[in-house]
Amino acid sequence: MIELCGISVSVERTPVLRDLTLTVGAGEAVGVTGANGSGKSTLLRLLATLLSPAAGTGRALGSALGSRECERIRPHIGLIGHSPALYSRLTLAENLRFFCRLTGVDVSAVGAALDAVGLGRSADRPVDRCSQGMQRRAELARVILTKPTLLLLDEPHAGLDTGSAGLVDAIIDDVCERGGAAVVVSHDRARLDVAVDRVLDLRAGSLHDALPSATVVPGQGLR
Ligand SMILES: Nc1ncnc2c1ncn2[C@@H]1O[C@H](COP(=O)(O)OP(=O)(O)OP(=O)(O)O)[C@@H](O)[C@H]1O
Repeated sequence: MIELCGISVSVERTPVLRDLTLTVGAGEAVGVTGANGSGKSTLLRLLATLLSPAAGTGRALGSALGSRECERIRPHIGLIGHSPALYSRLTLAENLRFFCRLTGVDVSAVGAALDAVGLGRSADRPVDRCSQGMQRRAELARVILTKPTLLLLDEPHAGLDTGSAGLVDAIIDDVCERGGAAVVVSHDRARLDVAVDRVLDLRAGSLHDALPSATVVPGQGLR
């Protein structure tokens, strides 16, 4: 699904990713943690084919990153970034019908997708009158509808209530069960440990195995 070898990416001429290597197989969900500014969102943008590598070789869903082959895989990539990618003047249902038409999905599935994320009663509400959490859930509905093969999530649990956070995990599981893959960026290590198969730490521009989560033993502090 993903194969990155010796990848470097610069943003505004500043090197962000350096000699980065990553392999993600079919059915696998990988979590990425790292300090603010370490390059996690940049890595997702690279995988979403929105940035090109300055050096190294990378493939996603079989296409070479930074090449024209990427046009072929874009419909199969689902990205939920920091800010909701929704048209603020359109209603939730209008937004989802728009994405369905872009990706060739039957628009009659929109109602069920909104129900699945608990937004069935808000279908006709314009996005600019929805809370941030509702907008996040609408993005999850978009992913439910478009069924991406490669799912890229940036802080997907942020701003969601406990029930909706479980939805994120279910969507990741669905992608993996269909033979796809997911890369999930999060500062919430406890949630990541539940949602993904392994966690990597982005440090000094490249990925390293993350240390096991710290466990607190009463009376003994951190172990
Ligand atoms: N538009 C931009 N112009 C210049 N530098 C940028 C731009 N966008 C990002 N950067 C720089 O690229 C680096 C990586 O940013 P990125 O957003 O990928 O980090 P991150 O690990 O996702 O951070 P956070 O945890 O805060 O979301 C940062 O040092 C940031 O300052």
